[in-house]
Amino acid sequence: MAADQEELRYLSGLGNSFSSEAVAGSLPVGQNSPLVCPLGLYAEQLSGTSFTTPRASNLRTWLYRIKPSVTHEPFHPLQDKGPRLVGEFDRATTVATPTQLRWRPAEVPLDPPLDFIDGLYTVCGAGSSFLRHGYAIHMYAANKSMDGCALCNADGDFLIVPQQGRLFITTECGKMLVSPGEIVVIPQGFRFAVDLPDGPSRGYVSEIFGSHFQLPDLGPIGANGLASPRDFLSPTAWFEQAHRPGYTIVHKYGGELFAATQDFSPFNVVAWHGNYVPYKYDLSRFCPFNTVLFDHGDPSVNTVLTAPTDKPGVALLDFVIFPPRWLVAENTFRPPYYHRNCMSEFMGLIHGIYEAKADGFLPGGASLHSCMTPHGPDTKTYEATISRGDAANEPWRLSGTLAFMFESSLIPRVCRWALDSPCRDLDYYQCWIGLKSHFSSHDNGATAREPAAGADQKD
Ligand SMILES: O=C(O)Cc1cc(O)ccc1O
Ligand SMILES: [Fe+2]
Repeated sequence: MAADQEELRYLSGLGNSFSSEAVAGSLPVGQNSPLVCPLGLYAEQLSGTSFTTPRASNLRTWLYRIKPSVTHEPFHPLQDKGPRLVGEFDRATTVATPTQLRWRPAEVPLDPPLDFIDGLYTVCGAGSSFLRHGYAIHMYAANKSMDGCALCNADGDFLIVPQQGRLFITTECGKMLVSPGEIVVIPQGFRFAVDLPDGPSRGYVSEIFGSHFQLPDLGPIGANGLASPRDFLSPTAWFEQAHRPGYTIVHKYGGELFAATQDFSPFNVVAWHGNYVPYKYDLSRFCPFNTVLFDHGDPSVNTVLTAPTDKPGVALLDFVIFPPRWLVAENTFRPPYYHRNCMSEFMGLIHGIYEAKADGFLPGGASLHSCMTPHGPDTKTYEATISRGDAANEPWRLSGTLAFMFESSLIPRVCRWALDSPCRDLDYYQCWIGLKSHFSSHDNGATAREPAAGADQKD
């Protein structure tokens, strides 16, 4: 059966303590480390937080497997995979630039064969995986399934946003099929393999060092809204017992790749239990909240997941989406406002047109507006918006679009290849140069907020 035709079962909920058995009776009852585990399995704990992290945020899973992960030949550096990936962002590896950056989408090459590991490139990031504080933003363009190898990212959690092509991901906890419009989180340390059922595929990845994603607090919104915990899906236990001579574990460690061989599949976990698990989420399940009278709200209201720092309200990385929704504000400039932000904003587009950019920001492309770098709607969007007249007050459904932002409090440094890339839009600044002065010292009163024509005036 083709990988993507398999019937997959998922466990629903984010932050739950799950348990899953591929064979009935394979999970020890009442303890984690029996002298001999059921069915002769080995017990192995995967810790995603320090042992002593407070209970509310402590993450770990117990894996019951045919052979333990340690059963492999020594690691050796994978030189031929080159310095495409960065785990420490400093002057030696990357460049500082406040310039507004934008990239056109890269075509996925059909040749040479590139799997998810070969096709993964760091675009920018900050901090250090070694110091457990920072993040990296990568993009991938791959044309073949991983074969006889698995990736283990020792550096951080991957949040993967497929833009073209589904990802069929086998993990130590089981299998997941992830389509464009969905996201998947593979936490630090999990071994996983990516198959491409649709062939050429591309997308975006944010990686966080030293923190994990969680749902944002809802504050005055209340107990419901935005992303709901039950819409996050984790895999169920699945294993293979095959003898696999020369199977390679590619280990990303400090941004560098190492390889070790073993003679069996790492997907040999017959049962597991715990709260440290991979999960996926369908972005169409997001329940947006928005302005219902006037003004453009801040994009934080569209946060799907946040990775916190120690400072309350200051994210290491927020994953924010701009989904289809109704725009109903009165006397309001509805696209994003012009702004400068102490946070840095990397954006991608999954499909459609982004509300702030009439041209030039394309599905599979990207933009980066770093700390305090001015940005906002392009000239065409501004002029079209202010010339809508009375129609500007009509309810308007923003449809067929899905953009997202990785927003961080740490200032990114950019990889040299990304600055020199043929996909870089060197004329990006031009999209604002045409913004002209509409200033007139004789105010015509147009700034007063008035109820929309036909609206109930009793209030
Ligand atoms: O810059 C952007 O396009 C992202 C963004 C969107 C929005 O609605 C408000 C602020 C913001 O930074
Ligand atoms: Fe912005």
